[in-house]
Formats: sequence, structure tokens, C-alpha cells
Amino acid sequence: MTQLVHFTKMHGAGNDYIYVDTSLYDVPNPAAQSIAWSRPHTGIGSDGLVLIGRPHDNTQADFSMRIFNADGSEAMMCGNASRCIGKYLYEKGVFHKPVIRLQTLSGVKVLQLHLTADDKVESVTVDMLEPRFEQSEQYTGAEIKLPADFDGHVVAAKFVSMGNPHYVIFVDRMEGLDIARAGKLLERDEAFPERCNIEFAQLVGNDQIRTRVWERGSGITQACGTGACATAAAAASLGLASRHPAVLMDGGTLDIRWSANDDHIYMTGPAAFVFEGDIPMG
Ligand SMILES: N[C@H](CCC[C@H](N)C(=O)O)C(=O)O
Repeated sequence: MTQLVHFTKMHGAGNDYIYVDTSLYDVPNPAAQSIAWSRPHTGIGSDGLVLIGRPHDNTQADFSMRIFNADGSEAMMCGNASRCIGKYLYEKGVFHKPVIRLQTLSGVKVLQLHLTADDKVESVTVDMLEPRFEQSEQYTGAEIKLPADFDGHVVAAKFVSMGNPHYVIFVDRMEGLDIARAGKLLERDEAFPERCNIEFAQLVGNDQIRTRVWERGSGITQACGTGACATAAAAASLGLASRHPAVLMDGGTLDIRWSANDDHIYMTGPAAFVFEGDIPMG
């Protein structure tokens, strides 16, 4: 008999993933499952698969997260998924505490849940740790060439690592730019040995940035938590915006605060259940 896996589909500002609690269901080949289940017509339809697990070292963290893009590649971190995991654990009664330490491939992230009067999770703040701008195994520093429709519209561009790599391009207007084409091309630019997430950002004011995202391994998504943090960090470090902007993405707005005290970025935003069900493995 085919083994069924219970899943929960959730989204954070429209960035949707399939969540499986691996203490209940083992997913031996998550890359293949992410590809199959993320397909809209023959699967569940999502930006990828997130596995909620128990940490390898439980002195450091309460739970762990692994995230797979829709193409099966594994990501170091996912901001929107970390907020959804907070809501999942709390509202399903798995871990009924408002502070959760989540182990990821890019370090332990602390989640602070904000609760409503009827004990629901209204929003979650995640300590996303420090942004990094320097050259690394993720970015060679080589010049990046943009397609011709961007000529005359680029204000600035900057590489930022939030654990995972991001390249943020500030433009003077979004209209008329083929961001899907540019994103697809730049994701695989040779400047990014591990490929890259690409953000297209337009300054709306000192405290507001409009951002669209091409995610490595998933394409255009409605929002990206690490991408919003990278955008805010790039904007502030270039002197284009404040250290506490609202980042307006296609599927919702994230509040980003880059603390001057500890240099950490704090991301606050929503998390929502969509539906749950059982799906065959394989
Ligand atoms: N959507 C995610 C990021 C997934 C990143 C992934 N596309 C990669 O780094 O390969 C977020 O909310 O932060």
C-alpha cells in the first residue's frame, strides 16, 4: 500500500510551502518530494517543502527546519517559513511557548510570537542574525551584467548574504522591466557559484521599499523573508533608506528592523494556514 504523508500547507505573505512534521512522517527523499508536491497540477502546488524536525543538539534549539525549493535544491534559510513554523508549533499545541529557538543550516534563529487575546499567533518576529556583504563562496565580486531593458533604470545594486545569497537591484521604476527574464538569467550568473536569489527594489520613501523577488530554485514568489531583510540591509548600507523600513512585496508587507545595538536584523510578519491533507509519497 502507498504510504500517505500528512502535510499542512501554509503561507507567509503569499510565500507558500508544504510543511511536514518529521517526528510523525519520515520523508527519506525530500528533494524529489519537493519537486513532485510543489507542482500545481499534479501535486499540491507550492514554492517548496519544509521539514519540521527535532534539533540535532537540543541544548541549542527547540526544533529544526530544513527547506527545499521547488526544484529540489536545499536552501540555508527561509524567513517566511520560520514564521509559519512558529504558528504551526504553537497553534497545533506541539510547543505552546511564545519563544522558539529554531535550528537552520545558517544558525539558530529565535522566534518571538505575538499572540491575540484568544491565544492565536497574529505575527512573528524572527531574529535573522547579521547581514553580510563581503565576497565569499556565494559571491565572487565579479561585475554583473543586466539585460538591456534595465539600461538607465538601475540606481544601485548590492550583494547581501542572510545565510543564503541575495543580489538586490534598486531601480527607478518597476514597470516595463522583465524581472522574470532578468531573475532567471542572474540566478545563474557566474558571479554566484551557488546561484543566487534576486531582488528588484524600488524606493517608495525613506521607510518603504517596494520589492519583487526571483527566488533561486523557485522562480518568482509572492514574498521572500530573507529577501526583504537583504533589501533593507542593502538600502540602509547604501544610505538609500532607514534601518527600519516596511518592505512591500507582491503578497504582503514585512516589517524589517536592522538593530544598531547587535547588528541583527529583526523581521516581523504574518503566517497563515491554507489547508492540510494526506498525499502519497513518491
Ligand atoms: N522564501 C524564503 C527564502 C528561500 C530561499 C531560497 N530560494 C534559496 O536561498 O535558495 C524566505 O522567505 O526567506
